[in-house]
Amino acid sequence: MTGQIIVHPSKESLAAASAARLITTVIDAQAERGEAHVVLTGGSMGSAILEALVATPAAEAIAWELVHLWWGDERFLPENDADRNATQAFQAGLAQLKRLGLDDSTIHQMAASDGPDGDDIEAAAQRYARALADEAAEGSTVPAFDVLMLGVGPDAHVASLFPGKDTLALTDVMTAAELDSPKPPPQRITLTYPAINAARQVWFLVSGEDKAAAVAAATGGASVSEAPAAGAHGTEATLWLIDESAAVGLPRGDDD
Ligand SMILES: O=C(O)C(O)[C@@H](O)[C@H](O)[C@H](O)COP(=O)(O)O
Repeated sequence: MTGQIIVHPSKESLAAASAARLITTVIDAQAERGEAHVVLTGGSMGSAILEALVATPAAEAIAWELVHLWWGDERFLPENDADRNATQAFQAGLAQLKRLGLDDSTIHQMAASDGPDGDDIEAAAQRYARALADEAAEGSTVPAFDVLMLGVGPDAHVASLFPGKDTLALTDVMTAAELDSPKPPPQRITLTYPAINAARQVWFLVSGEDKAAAVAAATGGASVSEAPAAGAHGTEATLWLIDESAAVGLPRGDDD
């Protein structure tokens, strides 16, 4: 099952509509379960959705003190490095959300390369697995994330799961180190498929014609090894939230 494809007219409307969708999904999750767990993505769409979120007055309707934020992957760089996904997320909107009640204690960053494990990336990956387990329901190793967002690369990678890599085959660990990423920087920490696929909803956020082939492959039956996005899905919903330029490779009729 590839999921549902929803095409928006532009990157701006994609970001705004996805932010609105995130707000209502989090409000619904909190109504049902009290707290909510959201996994952020890095990359340009990760920033775009946070920028759109903080520009939406409805964001105030969320009980931010009961929101846990996680990352699907992180670039293994020093704290506050401008290329860290967390740094970019703070710049794009997390700093403002703290004024709405979001607390540092529930912003679960992956360790930096000058953090508690130093440059030991394997230890840093394991540290994140422990943080996930600490917030998981009894008997689970990760929270059942309410929403897990994923940007998609032109090679159809998601998080830091890249085509042809050994990390794609991991089934018994929730996090992994990638030491040789084709997208810089080379060292990254990533969630694995079993962690990603524990999410209730997985949302792919994709803009741009350079991603059109990746979208077509991942939704059109390509193997996970060729198109890692094909291996990610939610237990309740899998949504491809894309703009028209990212949809140009889809068969006619799929984007109605
Ligand atoms: O660290 C990262 O870069 C990512 O988390 C990565 O998986 C990203 O989401 C995609 O490469 C899409 O990135 P863009 O939206 O910038 O194309």
